[in-house]
Amino acid sequence: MSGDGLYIGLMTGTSVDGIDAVLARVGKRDFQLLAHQGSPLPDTLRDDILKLCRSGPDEIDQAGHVHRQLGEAYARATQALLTQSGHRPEQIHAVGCHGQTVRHRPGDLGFSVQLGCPDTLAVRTGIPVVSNFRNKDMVLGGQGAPLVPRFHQRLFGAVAHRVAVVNIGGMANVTLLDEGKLIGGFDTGPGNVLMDLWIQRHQGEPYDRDGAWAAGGALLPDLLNSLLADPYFRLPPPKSTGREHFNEDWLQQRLPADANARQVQSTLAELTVRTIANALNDFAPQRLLVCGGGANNQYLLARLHALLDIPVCSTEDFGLHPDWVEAGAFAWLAWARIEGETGNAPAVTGASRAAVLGQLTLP
Ligand SMILES: Nc1ncnc2c1ncn2[C@@H]1O[C@H](COP(=O)(O)OP(=O)(O)OP(=O)(O)O)[C@@H](O)[C@H]1O
Ligand SMILES: CC(=O)N[C@H]1[C@@H]2OC[C@@H](O2)[C@@H](O)[C@@H]1O[C@H](C)C(=O)O
Repeated sequence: MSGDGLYIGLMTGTSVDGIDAVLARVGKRDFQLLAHQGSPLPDTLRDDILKLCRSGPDEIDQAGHVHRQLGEAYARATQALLTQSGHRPEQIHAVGCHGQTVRHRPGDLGFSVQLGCPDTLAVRTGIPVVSNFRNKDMVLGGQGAPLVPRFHQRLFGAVAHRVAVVNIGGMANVTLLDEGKLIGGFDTGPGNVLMDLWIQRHQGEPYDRDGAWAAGGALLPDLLNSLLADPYFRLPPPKSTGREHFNEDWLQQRLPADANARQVQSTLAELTVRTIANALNDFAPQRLLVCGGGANNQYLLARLHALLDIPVCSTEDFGLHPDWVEAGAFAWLAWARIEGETGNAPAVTGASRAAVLGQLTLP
C-alpha cells in the first residue's frame, strides 16, 4: 500500500520559541503545504526545557516530566491543526515529531536526546507517530544532524545550478546543492541563539525584530575576532553543534567587561552572517535561499547579500514560507519512514550509509 497522502510535521527547535505544526500532502514527487499553525509553549515548560539544555541536578525526573508535558502540548497542537484545517485523525498517515533537543553529543558513542513523548501524542490524537530521527544516523557514525538537507534538495534542487539553502534558527545550518545533487550540508554555528539571549537580557524583548537593535550599533572588531577564533568554525564537515557549545557561558567568557550592549548585539549578528558566508566560500553558490526565523530578519539578509554578492532570498519565493520548512521536513521524514525510504544523507552527516530513520509509535 502506498504511503502517499496526508502527514503532519511538528518541530520545536533550539530557539525553544514554540511548536511549529504543518499539514502536508506528501508523495514521491509531491509536497504540498495544506495548513500550518504556530503555538507558543507555556512559559514554565519553556523554562524547564532551557534548564534541561545544560547539565544540572535531578535531570532524569525533570526530563521525564518535560517529556510527558511536551507530548501533551504536541497533541494539543496536532488537534488544533486538524480543527483548523477540517481534517479527521483517520485521514492522516502519520505525525513526524522531531521533539525538543535537550542534548546533542555527536562523536564516539554519540547520542542525541529529543524530548516529547510519542506514546502520549499517538494515544491522544489516534494518529501513528514517527519520532527519534537522529540516533540511527549516529550509530552509523554520522552526526545525526542536519537532517533537513534531503528535503531542501527535493524542494529547491532546481532553483539554480549551484544553490545554497541556509536555515537560520537557534543554530544555523547550510545545504549545498549542485545541479540538483546534494553535495554537502552542516551546522555553521549560532544562528539567532546568542542574539536572542542578549536582547532578552538587555531589552527584555524575546528577539531582535528585523535586527533593528543590531543594525544601529557599531561592530566590536576585537570581540568579533575572539568569537570567530572558536575552533568549531574551522572544523571541516561533517559537523553539527548546539546549545551545549554556543550558549550564554560561551559568550560571557569572551566579552570585555565594559562592552556596550548594542554594539555586542551588532557583533553577534555579524558573527552569524560571517560564519554562514565563510561556510559558503568554497562552494560559491549562485543563489542563497534563507529559511528559519532568521529569514524574517531584514538586517541579516542585507548583511548576507553584502558579504556574498549573490541574490539572497526567502524560500517563500520558491514555494515554501521560511517558518514552515523545518516542520515540513519532518512531515516528509515521516512519509519516508512509512514508505521505507531513507531520510539521511551520508554526504551531509558522514554516516556510513543512508538509512530509514525514525521509530513508529501506534496509538
Ligand atoms: N521578525 C523577526 N526578526 C528578527 N528575528 C526573528 C523574526 N522572527 C523570528 N526571528 C528569529 O527566529 C527565531 C526562531 O527561529 P526558528 O523558529 O527557525 O528557530 P528554531 O526552529 O527554534 O531553531 P533551530 O532551527 O536551530 O532548531 C527567533 O528566536 C528569532 O530570533
Ligand atoms: C540536534 C538538533 O536538534 N539540531 C538542530 C539544530 O537546529 C538547526 C541545526 O541545529 C540543525 O542541525 C538541527 O535541526 C534541523 C531540523 C536539522 O536536523 O536539519
